Order: sequence, then structure tokens, then C-alpha cells
Amino acid sequence: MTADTINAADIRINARWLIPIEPANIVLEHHAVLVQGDRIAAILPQKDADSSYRAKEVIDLPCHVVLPGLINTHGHAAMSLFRGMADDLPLMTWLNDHIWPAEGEFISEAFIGDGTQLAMAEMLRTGTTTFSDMYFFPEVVAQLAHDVGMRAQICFPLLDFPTPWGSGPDEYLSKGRAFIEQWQGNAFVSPAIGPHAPYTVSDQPLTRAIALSEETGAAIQMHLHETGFEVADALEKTGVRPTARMAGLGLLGPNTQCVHMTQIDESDLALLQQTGAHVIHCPESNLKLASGLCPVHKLQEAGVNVAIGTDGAASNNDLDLFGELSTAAMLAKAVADDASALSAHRALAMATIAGARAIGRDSELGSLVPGKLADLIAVDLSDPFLQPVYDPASHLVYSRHGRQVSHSWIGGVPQVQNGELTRIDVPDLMLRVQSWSDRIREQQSR
Ligand SMILES: CSC[C@H]1O[C@@H](n2cnc3c(O)ncnc32)[C@H](O)[C@@H]1O
Ligand SMILES: [Zn+2]
Repeated sequence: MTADTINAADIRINARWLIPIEPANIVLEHHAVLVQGDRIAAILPQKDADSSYRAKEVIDLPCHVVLPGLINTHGHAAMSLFRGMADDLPLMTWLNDHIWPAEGEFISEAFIGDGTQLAMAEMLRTGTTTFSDMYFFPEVVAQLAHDVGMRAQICFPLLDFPTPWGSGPDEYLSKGRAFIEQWQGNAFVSPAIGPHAPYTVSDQPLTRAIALSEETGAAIQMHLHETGFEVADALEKTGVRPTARMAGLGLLGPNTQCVHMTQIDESDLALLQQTGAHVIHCPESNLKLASGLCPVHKLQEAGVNVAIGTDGAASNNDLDLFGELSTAAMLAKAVADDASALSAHRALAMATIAGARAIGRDSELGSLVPGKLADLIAVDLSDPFLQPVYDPASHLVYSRHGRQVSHSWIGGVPQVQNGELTRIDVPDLMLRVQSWSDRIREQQSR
């Protein structure tokens, strides 16, 4: 480009602060992001953009910080309709006595459609542009993500027992294969495999899931070492820790995401290191269900990629990743007994580039770099309770204000403008949510 070349762009975003995530730990001031089509074309000081770019649309964000869209790497989106339904219980009581019976009663295509839209509305409004889902009727979730234009890794469920989506492993795996074939290569939907947990999936279906992953390249996501009970129970029944059992089957590798990992001894750590498997940390769910504490600092020091997830709204109770980051940072410091264990900048990296790496999309997502997809958000820092601003990363993580997200674009398409969702009809959705809550409340009172 010569000094007098004028380049074309579709959108120019003028940001007071910009956190590109790559390079790490930096804040740019008075920079512009140029978007052409669905990609980032350039990031420049605003005065340089004045002389080198003409954009069709210019958006001035004088009190805002712009950063990559957040990546929520673990959840059960439609469980938003079960938010606050069964509180203050440990995992297995919560699942066996409340959640699984409710799922048996209510899960249908319509429930998944409405619950997932509720979750997408909350996630978009609080800065998430990519989410991972592990739930029933993944084909409904995929169509919704595609139609709204939100990116999603969607893991089809695999369990030993029947659910409203399948009669058992044979049906889950055959429907799952068709699901992968239908969506693989889609810009928005990454189909993946979701064996629920070591205590609900036996070796034979797991071996078939691993073969399907190797054949198609689809990632595997699984709840693993969520509680001390899970590990103790497995040791008693099988003589091995679940992580060792998974490694023995060949399930751990760079295409595998281990959700929770609150119980990690030296042998587990070595397996994660050797295989390149990713850890998905869900601090608020772990706290609410008293599941345990993931040693995030220890994992990161050992070179394990740790991304972040909210888990479902029924064990959280929200899908706001900014709140999750605050909890993650505070908890990591307490667990490591070290105030520097997880800095604000490192926490932001967990919700962006580490998440992209975990789902195998770091060449396109997770940082503001020319050539990557234009998935970005702006957070308004003008409110009195966010003043003064010395380091915007500090406010993003420690002030937990996901609702200050003012703008969001996915592939250059606006999803949130001045705090309003552009592609989900919220009043209409609220009517359907009310109808579900009436039915669930009535069933619960029986
Ligand atoms: C295979 S579909 C997902 C399945 O997982 C259940 N679930 C939700 N949260 C958790 C959790 O924290 N640990 C284990 N299982 C969980 C959900 O209700 C579905 O049945
Ligand atoms: Zn979960």
C-alpha cells in the first residue's frame, strides 16, 4: 500500500480502547477496526485510518472498549428454561432427582428451540459470539445458530440410556453421524460429539465415538472429573481414575475438551500434558453444586490450554461470561494462594483465544488480527460505576458488567446495537418462555 492509496471497507469502528488479545496483555488507544465482508481488514491508529481507508459505515465508540467476541466453551443452552428450578443441591442429587426427571417430561424440539433462543439472547446481550452446546435435538440448535448467525460448536449427546432424543448408543451415534455430515464445513456450526460423562457412557460407545471423531475430525467434549465422588466411585468400581480410563480408550487428544476437571492428581496432569487435551473451566457451576475447585494456575503453568464455560443456566444461574471471568480470576487466586495467579488480561484470553483453541478455531477466531473473522464486541465504560479507567481489562473482568455490552458483530453482521438485539424477537420469545415456565411450575407443584 502506498501512502496515497485509499482502501475500501464496509465498516470502520473507532474505539477509545481496543484489546486485541494477540499480542497478549496490550491495550491500544484511539484505534480503528476496519471490516471488509466477514473479516477484519486492518487495525490502525485512527489518524492513519483517516488517510488510508474509506468506509461505507463509521461507528464512533468514544467511551468503549472493543475486543474479540467471547467464546463460551461449555453449556446446555436450552436449560435456560430450568433456571432456578432446583437450587442448593449437589450434582448427583440435582441430576437424578430433579433435572433428569424434568428433561424426561419436557424435552422436545419446541422446548429446545425456545430454550436455546433464550440462551442465545442472553449470551449475545452479554458479549458471547460463539458458544458450545451439549444437549438434545442438536439439529434444532444448529438451525437456530445458523439462522441467527451466531457461531456454535454443537455436541450431539451420547449416553448409555434412552432420552427424548434417542433410544440408546446405536441411535445416538447414527443420528450423530448424520448430524456431523449435514453441518461439517458450515461457517457458523461446528458439529461435535458429546459423550456425557464417564459414569453414563460405557467403553463400547466411547470407542465408537472416538472412531467417529477420527474419521470425521469432529471434536469430542465430555464432563470429566467434575466431583470427588465421580473419581472415588470410579476407583471403587473400576480400579482406575476416569481420566486414565479415557486415556486408555484413546479419547484424550488435541481434539478433546475435558469439562470441569476439579480433581487433578499428578497422573491426571501428566495425561493432559502428554495428550494436548483441553480443559474447560466452569467455576460458577462448580461453586453452586459444590463440585470442587479446578486448579487453573497449575494447569496453565503446565502448558494445558484452559478455556471457560458457564455450564447450563440451571447450575449457574446465568450465561454472562464477564461474571464467569470475575469468578474464575478470584477463585484461581484463592486456589493458588497467589494474587497474580490469573490476571485480568489472562482471564480475557481464556474467554477468547483459549476458547477458540479448545474448539479448533483459533486460526479464525479469538483475537483481533487482520484476516480473522470479524466477531467483535464493544463494552461501554462511560457509567459512573466504571470510572475512572486506568486499565479497561480490569473493569471488564473485576467489575462484572456483561450488560454494558453495547455492540456486537459476528462476521461483520450487527447482532447487538446500542444494547438491543437485532436478530431475535425478544417480546415474542418472552411469551413462549412464560408459557414454558407456567407448565414447568404446574408440573413441579404436583
Ligand atoms: C448429554 S446431554 C447433557 C446432559 O448433561 C446434563 N448436565 C447439565 N449440567 C451438568 C453437569 O454440570 N454435569 C453433568 N451433567 C450435566 C444435562 O442435564 C443433560 O442431561
Ligand atoms: Zn455441563
